[in-house]
Amino acid sequence: MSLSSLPLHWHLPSQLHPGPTPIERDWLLEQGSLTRRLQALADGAFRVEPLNEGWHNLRLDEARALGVAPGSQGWVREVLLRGHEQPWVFARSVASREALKGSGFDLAHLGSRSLGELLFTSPVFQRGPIELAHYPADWLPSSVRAEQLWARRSRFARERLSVLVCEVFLPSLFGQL
Ligand SMILES: C=C(O[C@@H]1C=C(C(=O)O)C=C[C@H]1O)C(=O)O
Repeated sequence: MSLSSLPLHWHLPSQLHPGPTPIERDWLLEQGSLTRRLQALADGAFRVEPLNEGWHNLRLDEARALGVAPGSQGWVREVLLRGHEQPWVFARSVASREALKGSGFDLAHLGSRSLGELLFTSPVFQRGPIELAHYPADWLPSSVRAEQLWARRSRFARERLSVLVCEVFLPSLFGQL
């Protein structure tokens, strides 16, 4: 079974005991734009570094979260969010090809602009519950690969379009706090 078909299980924060530390929870459960919070922490020395973008078969947990058939195609955007050039967050955001078609949501041409600029401006997306998991190290870029890193995901929905955003918090962020 390839890693991408692993059924990664996500949990609501209340289902995790002992779960993340208080400092980790403060970031994992941030309800506002993560970009804005990281920009403030970096005092502006913040950037979005696109790593991989393109049409791919969605992972099983992604397809389930987006309500599409396993193996459906979607646009995948993987980035590093850097503060003072340190990799603070790895993010993987996906949307199904079907839902993107005709949505006018230009996920594919964001480049180094933050996805948050689209999701946290009008017309506003509705954000679903935040779920947590330990992110498989093999799914991380080799430059930031580590075991047992906490990740969160939530679904942003507007009309027929849903964007599933997954953010993995890297050691250099917590080392900065
Ligand atoms: C959803 C947001 O957008 C951030 C920016 C991302 C990107 O540019 O790909 C991905 C995940 C988020 O951390 C946010 O700012 O909260």
